[in-house]
Amino acid sequence: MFLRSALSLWPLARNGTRSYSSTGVTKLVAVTVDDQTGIATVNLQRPPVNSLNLELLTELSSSLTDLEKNKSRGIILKSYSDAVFSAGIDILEMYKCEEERVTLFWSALQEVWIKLYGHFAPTVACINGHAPAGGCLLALSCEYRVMVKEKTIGLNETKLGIVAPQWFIASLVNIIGQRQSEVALTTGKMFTTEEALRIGLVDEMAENTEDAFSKSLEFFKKFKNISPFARAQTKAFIRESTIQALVKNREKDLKMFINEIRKENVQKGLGQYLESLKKRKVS
Ligand SMILES: CC/C=C\C/C=C\C/C=C\CC/C=C/CC(=O)SCCNC(=O)CCNC(=O)[C@H](O)C(C)(C)COP(=O)(O)OP(=O)(O)OC[C@H]1O[C@@H](n2cnc3c(N)ncnc32)[C@H](O)[C@@H]1OP(=O)(O)O
Repeated sequence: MFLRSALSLWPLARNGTRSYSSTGVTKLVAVTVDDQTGIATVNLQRPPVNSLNLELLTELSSSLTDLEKNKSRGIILKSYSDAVFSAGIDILEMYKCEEERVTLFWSALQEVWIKLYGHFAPTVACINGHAPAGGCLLALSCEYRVMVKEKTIGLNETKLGIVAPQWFIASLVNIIGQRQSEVALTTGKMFTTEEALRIGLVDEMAENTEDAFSKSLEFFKKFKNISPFARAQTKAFIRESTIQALVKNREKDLKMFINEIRKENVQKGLGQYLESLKKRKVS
């Protein structure tokens, strides 16, 4: 009953889903809520590679707030593209960046992580494409990961000459443990889907996006006979210390980020990395 009235805030589409956009105009993040199940699909749609810039993160953040307010039954996070889930942080947000914008940018990333990692309802990452660095972080924030075969995922920051912040690291450690995380992070390892499945970085492998989406939907059925309150509170207890570690240190984390990316060698490395991405395309 409550769910129905909450969902009535979303305009009903012909196919039984409600489309919703945080800004009134669907742009970088499209949310549809299934009218029967109450499960929201959050589709990242910033071509070509869903790199995370301020605008995408701001939209994602307000979509998550709205889903929280509207008591969604669950979230499936996916990409509009079958090639890339998210290429991680848009390098242009870190390369030759203005202080004001980079402050807003990093704060938005912190906000998205806090909201997604702590979302009360079940969350699934339907990883239907490559998920390096920040893309991997989004997937790690969810409770369950289904990944399409022959893609790659990982926190590859060291390969860019940068250090993954503590909350990125904690998100990985909480899933694959300290030993595997240390090896993966220090080497900037990108795992194939098959490797990720083997070490528990992802929970299921899928043939393609459609299969990944249907496997993602299956996950919610695990909670059919579980009290939503007991489920949500248990999740909150398990995740609380990881979230609080950032919440209490947001300012310090922001300063560390700005300080780190402003270093001359880091700027040089980011410039070279951008160049190498462009060259890779040509060859
Ligand atoms: C002492 C320190 C203490 C504490 C630490 C504190 C702070 C830490 C500081 C910093 C931490 C910052 C954390 C960063 C995390 C990140 O997310 S960094 C981003 C990492 N991302 C990547 O490495 C991915 C790079 N991209 C790819 O590998 C491929 O593009 C991908 C496999 C995703 C897709 O391949 P494909 O489909 O072939 O596409 P293209 O490669 O052709 O790319 C299409 C165009 O998109 C551009 N592009 C790709 N990725 C990005 C990106 N991340 N940002 C910006 N632009 C990107 C690419 O150049 C192409 O552009 P073009 O069409 O040529 O113009």
